[in-house]
Amino acid sequence: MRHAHAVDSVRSAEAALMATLPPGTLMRRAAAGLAAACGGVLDGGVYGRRVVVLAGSGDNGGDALYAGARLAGRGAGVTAVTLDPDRAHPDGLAALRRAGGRITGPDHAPAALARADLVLDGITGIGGKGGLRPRAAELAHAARAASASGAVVVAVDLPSGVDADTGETPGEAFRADATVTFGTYKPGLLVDPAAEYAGALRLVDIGLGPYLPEPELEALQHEDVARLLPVPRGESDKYRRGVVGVVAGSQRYPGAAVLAVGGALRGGAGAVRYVGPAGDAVIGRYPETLVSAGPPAKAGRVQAWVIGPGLGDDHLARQSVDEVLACDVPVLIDADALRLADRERVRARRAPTLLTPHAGEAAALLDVAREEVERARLSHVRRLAAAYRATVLLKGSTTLVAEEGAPARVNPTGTAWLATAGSGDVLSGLTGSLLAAGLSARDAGSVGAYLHGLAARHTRHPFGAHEIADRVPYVWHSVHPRA
Ligand SMILES: NC(=O)C1=CN([C@@H]2O[C@H](COP(=O)(O)OP(=O)(O)OC[C@H]3O[C@@H](n4cnc5c(N)ncnc54)[C@H](O)[C@@H]3O)[C@@H](O)[C@H]2O)[C@@H](O)CC1
Ligand SMILES: [K+]
Repeated sequence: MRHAHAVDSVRSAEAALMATLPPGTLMRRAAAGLAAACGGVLDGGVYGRRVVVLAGSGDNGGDALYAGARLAGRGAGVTAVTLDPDRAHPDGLAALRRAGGRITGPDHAPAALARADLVLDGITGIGGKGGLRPRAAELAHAARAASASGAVVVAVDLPSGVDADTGETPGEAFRADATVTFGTYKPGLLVDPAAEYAGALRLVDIGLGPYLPEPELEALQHEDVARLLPVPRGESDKYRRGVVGVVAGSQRYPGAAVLAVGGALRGGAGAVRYVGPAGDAVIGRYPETLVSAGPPAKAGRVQAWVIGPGLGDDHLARQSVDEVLACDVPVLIDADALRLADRERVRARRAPTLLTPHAGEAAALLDVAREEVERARLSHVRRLAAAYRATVLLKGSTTLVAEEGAPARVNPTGTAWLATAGSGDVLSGLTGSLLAAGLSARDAGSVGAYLHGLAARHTRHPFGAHEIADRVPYVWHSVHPRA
């Protein structure tokens, strides 16, 4: 599991750890890890390379200056550009001077950057507030130009200008090829739009672990998913493995039913029951489906329902949503059903409910503009989970799963190629199937998103949504070869 902690948690853990150590120990640990990582990103090593350290006035600048000193000690030509010469970290400056580095002001930044092989962004870390101020923004521009002519930009702790806690980019920010972060990941490194500014991530252990509280955000890794995947046992039969009911499709959109069933057949449930008017299309493609024309209440027992893809919004659709919400089994609500599901009825349910909106649907449910949700995905998915007292999976560039009282999850496997018609229908079927197989709503959402993203990454693009469903068994085996 990859964990991310908010600034307040990092600060209190740092204070507790620092109280046990001689002054300056943490910064030296951070700088040592940073310098080592810089050696790793420079092809051909550090010796003789031109390094520019951009140093702000806080401890982030201090880290960068100490790392610059280490690189100078290994034979790099290091120039530090201080944003404000009178306020830069004095001990960091002294260390760099001793190691033979040069120190200069912002006026000389363009010339220094034009020749740089490596740029260290040490303007702001977790102490940064808002978008970069004008002088820092100019340095970010100059660093971008250097990057375009081949310099590697490494952000210290965070790309300066991104919000560590929320993943927002309120104004100008650095764009890094890699970010070396200290002690723990920060939510902003994992959530778009900020995550896009961070490049490849490297975590340096500075000993914070024992002092950190529960994370604000976590990302499943292969081994976590392998542990959660449902595996049939010797005594399993199709009912014990779970039956997932899919209420989807309409005369107008029969394909959504086929795609949702295609996802559901690959999610580990023992059987898929389809309810709706697209039974012929579903059977034509997947003859193993149990088909009934409806309504859901008469379809037979299921362990979880998926409702919504291509459903439409006529009175039959409304009735189906009401019937499904009245069942005492987990329900996944997607697409058209999101609009039709009464908030109070969802809040009153005892069995788990999982909503799977994209940004536009989430915006409509919260009565805000879509751009608002895209700008601050983490806070909006949390608001929605609280408003519906449900688990919410917010689809998009970084898919998030939120539930009150537990760390949010961010999916690490997404790809922009998933922005294709029908891809959400496959995800809802796949995730509902995991629910029917017994996973909690939070685990089903995060494992579903993980497999879905991985399947897309292992499918040659451009692809159609049905190909993602076809690819799920392959990635399931890559995650858990024996399952
Ligand atoms: N506290 C600790 O024990 C450790 C801290 N570390 C480093 O210290 C950093 C935090 O240091 P600080 O608390 O000093 O804060 P930062 O250095 O992150 O930022 C504070 C400085 O940035 C300026 N600033 C804030 N917002 C700005 C904006 N929008 N545009 C331009 N300038 C802006 C402030 O005026 C101040 O000078 C971490 O990110 C990490 O890099 C590491 O050395 C590890 C140990
Ligand atoms: K930084």
